[in-house]
Amino acid sequence: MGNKVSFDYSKTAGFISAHEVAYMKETVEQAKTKLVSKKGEGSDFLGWINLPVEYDREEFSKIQKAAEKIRSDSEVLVVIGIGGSYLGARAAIEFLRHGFYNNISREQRKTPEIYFAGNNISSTYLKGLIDVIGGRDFSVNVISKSGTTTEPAIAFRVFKEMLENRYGRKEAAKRIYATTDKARGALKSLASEEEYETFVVPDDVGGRFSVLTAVGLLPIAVSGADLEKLMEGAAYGRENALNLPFEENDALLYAAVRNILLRKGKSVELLANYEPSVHYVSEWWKQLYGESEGKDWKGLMPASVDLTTDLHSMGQFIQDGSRIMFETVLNVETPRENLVIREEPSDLDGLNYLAGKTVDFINKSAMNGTALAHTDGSVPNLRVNIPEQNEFCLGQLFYFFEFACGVSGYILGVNPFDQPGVESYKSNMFALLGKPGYEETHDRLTKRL
Ligand SMILES: O=P(O)(O)OC[C@H]1O[C@H](O)[C@H](O)[C@@H](O)[C@@H]1O
Repeated sequence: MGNKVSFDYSKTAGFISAHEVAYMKETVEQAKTKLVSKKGEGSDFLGWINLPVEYDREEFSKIQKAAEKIRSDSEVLVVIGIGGSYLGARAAIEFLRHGFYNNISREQRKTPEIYFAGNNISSTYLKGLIDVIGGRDFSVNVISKSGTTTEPAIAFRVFKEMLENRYGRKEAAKRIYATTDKARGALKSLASEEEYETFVVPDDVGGRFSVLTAVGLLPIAVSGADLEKLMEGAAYGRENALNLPFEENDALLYAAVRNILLRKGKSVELLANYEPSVHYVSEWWKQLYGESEGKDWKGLMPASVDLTTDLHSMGQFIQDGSRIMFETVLNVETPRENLVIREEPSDLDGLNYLAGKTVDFINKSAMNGTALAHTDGSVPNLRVNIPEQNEFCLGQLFYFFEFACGVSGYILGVNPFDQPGVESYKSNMFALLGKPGYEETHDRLTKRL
């Protein structure tokens, strides 16, 4: 199939022998069985495995309708959320839509501008966004599975007040869409009280695996992307991950290869892209792998670079610094746009040797040259080939990484579906803020500052 996302580790020959991958087969298949039989640690959070084929059709059409309403009555949509309630939607919108989505004209874009908030605690950022919205009509999609996360809750207070001041409480409520747990959490109570339209984050889908639920789908739909194709792509990724034999199963091979490299002493996986619009796929991937595997003092550290940009900043280190990493390149095979370099009569810039070549040909030459250089510098290079930046490929890509992540976590021997470490900063922050119930820690921590 010409639109299959695929994994290629053929360039790792100097670092991994064929028999090493074959030797991993049993371990990987055991991990896969543990995952799909739902008998492993964290098995209450495996709803994402069948989501592409079993998703709630009613919720899906409710999402499409809400998106239509937002498109018709809003110039701007503010999407409030953090972590798994933020990164998937942003990754998808940047990957699928115009590279300067918010800057092109409404006629060209046909959909509202989309901004993200609640993913930091910066008042400068909040005020900046308030200025950007100005007097224009806007709506808010507030997303929090737990309904209790501080960052989005703060941003929501600010934009809720702005909406209420502009439209009155009742009309404001019609512009607020809340995506949260079906029963629990402060956001759910608030939404019920104020009669916001709500969307459900299923109990058995953890935040970082929730991009194909309403969490990701509502903002993605507002941006004008095709949700059906996205789900079809994910379903195709699922078919491949569940059914292909080990030797042809890209998700399993990726899980195998990264664990082989970890066991050989690599401690960092660097996800590299050559398209700025893929940047947030890397951010999404970092949360997926970082929260799933980084525990019990184990795991590969997920990091990312945008190339060729970062070859001029991080390039030296990757080529020649501590040999702690391997690199996984996200390769968009056919770019959305492709400009041709023209011939110039004087050739003062010395670029005429490229006349008639496309910019993407130059980009791919940079990518191939870099892969060889990094390989020569002892950085094993893996590649994930993405035929095109469309919904079908993105659905596959999301599923490929999710499935590989579950399998990889079990190979590593951790529970890939919890994130206990995230709580430490939160309880310190609450204590320092003087949240009721944290009095004793407050005194202890204040002395240490
Ligand atoms: O959706 P929420 O409950 O607001 O959570 C948002 C994010 O923050 C938490 O601290 C978790 O570590 C993440 O896994 C989660 O995606």
